[in-house]
Amino acid sequence: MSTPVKKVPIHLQSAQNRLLIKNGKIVNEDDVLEQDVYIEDGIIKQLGRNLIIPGGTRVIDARGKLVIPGGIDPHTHFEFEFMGITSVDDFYQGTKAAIAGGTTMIIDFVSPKKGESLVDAYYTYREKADNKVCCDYGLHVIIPQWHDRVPQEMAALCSEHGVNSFKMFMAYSFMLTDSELYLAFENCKRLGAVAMVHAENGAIINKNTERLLAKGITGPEGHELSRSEEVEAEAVNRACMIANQVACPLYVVHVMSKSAGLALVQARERGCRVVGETLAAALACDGSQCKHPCFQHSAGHLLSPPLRSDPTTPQTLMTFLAQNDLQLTGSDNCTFNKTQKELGLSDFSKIPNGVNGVEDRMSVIWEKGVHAGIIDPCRFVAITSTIAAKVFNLYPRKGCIGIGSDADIVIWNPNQTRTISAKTHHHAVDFNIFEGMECHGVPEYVIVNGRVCVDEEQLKAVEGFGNFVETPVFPPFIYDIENAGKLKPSNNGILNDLIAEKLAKAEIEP
Ligand SMILES: C[C@@H](CNC(N)=O)C(=O)O
Ligand SMILES: [Zn+2]
Ligand SMILES: [Zn+2]
Ligand SMILES: [Zn+2]
Repeated sequence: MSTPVKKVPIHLQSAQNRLLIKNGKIVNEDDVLEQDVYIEDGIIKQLGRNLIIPGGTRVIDARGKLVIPGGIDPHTHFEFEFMGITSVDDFYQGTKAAIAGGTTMIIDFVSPKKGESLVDAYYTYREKADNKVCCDYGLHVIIPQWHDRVPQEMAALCSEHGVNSFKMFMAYSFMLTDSELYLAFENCKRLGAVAMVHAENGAIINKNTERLLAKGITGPEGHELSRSEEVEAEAVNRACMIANQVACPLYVVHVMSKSAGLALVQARERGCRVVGETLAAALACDGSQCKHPCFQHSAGHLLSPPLRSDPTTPQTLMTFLAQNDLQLTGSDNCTFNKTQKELGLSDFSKIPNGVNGVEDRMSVIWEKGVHAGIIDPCRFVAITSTIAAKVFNLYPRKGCIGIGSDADIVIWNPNQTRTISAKTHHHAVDFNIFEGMECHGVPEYVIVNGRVCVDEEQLKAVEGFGNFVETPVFPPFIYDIENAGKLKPSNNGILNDLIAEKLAKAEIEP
């Protein structure tokens, strides 16, 4: 597999060539080091104190700050054609917002139309993204239907186009049947690809939606009513069971509820190899937002699976992350403006599903996790960067501060706060689900492939500076037996007791 040639324009090369980060505290997923970082040509070349460096090197003093791997967001939908419209954050604006918040790589989803070749759709996405992205990016591919050409198209994407992950849906108009999921997982296993699943029971959602609309429940509050926690949890359990039948490791995207988290843990305890992702939205917001009298507010918080009405859900999901019951976080950034959301003004099933998160994920998780005392900085790095790099076989090139790694680095001020608002965010969308939220944890510098793209909190992202990054098949974290053991929960106790204990410790009412 050829590593992409960096296409840094000549006028940019000297500006990003040499950089020294001094006096900071390096935080990786597994250790904290009081060392300086020397960067040249976009790569980390030296770590240590009193480094010998060439003249003309820019020096950044990181005293009192943390030096962390740039965030990796494994779940975005930029320029996503969905429900007849296109999400408003494109690959330029979306990656610019990502960098502003401390994320230096995203992985988006190629969304083929039914009947379209997966490979053709991949090329369409490459043409959309390559000249717009401000940071490196990868691509998953959605399988919207199953037919006999799909296996060879999956094989071509893995062997010739640097794709190692496929997403199957169990809901929406492009859901697969159980036997189609079986075939999809079987092929992922054969290829050494990461099988990703949107786990909700689509058939039940459709029946519930019909019934709710017939009873005149048309507002956004109908959304969660149509797809309760057990409708998600049942699908998580079923997806794990089907994948286990063909010994295929599974990645469950956007785990949004306690029930789904518990279903995933119980599947793992039965021997299923499963990785769980949750979202910044689920870690900071709950379903009460979708009952807000203002339509823009309630529809603005609408995504699937929905934010849950149980107010202990955000802390419980953070505790699942602390206990390694869930492994990583994404944003599922899929943004639609007020006018687009109003397509569902008289019918909640027509409200385009999706929320923001790619800019605010890092600060939200620092606030709700580290500042709240539920996770430590090392675990923060793991769930926002390192584990995504390992799952998609990018580690240690990405996801750590190490010699030879890409210089995707954030100088993080844990004590500074910022208040999130649509008035100041860098998204194209006119709404922010975290509006007004004050977060500890601010990126003061964000370095993308060695280039300072946030400089003393000033955003200097460069359109087209990012590269497509191939993700190789057979990631050891997922496919090596000994590594898979790490997916077992870090505890074997009764989960609820542990949750209660953690919540008590973090002074949170259960
Ligand atoms: C369609 C896409 C984004 N929208 C959402 N999660 O509601 C997804 O399901 O991940
Ligand atoms: Zn989904
Ligand atoms: Zn409002
Ligand atoms: Zn998504």
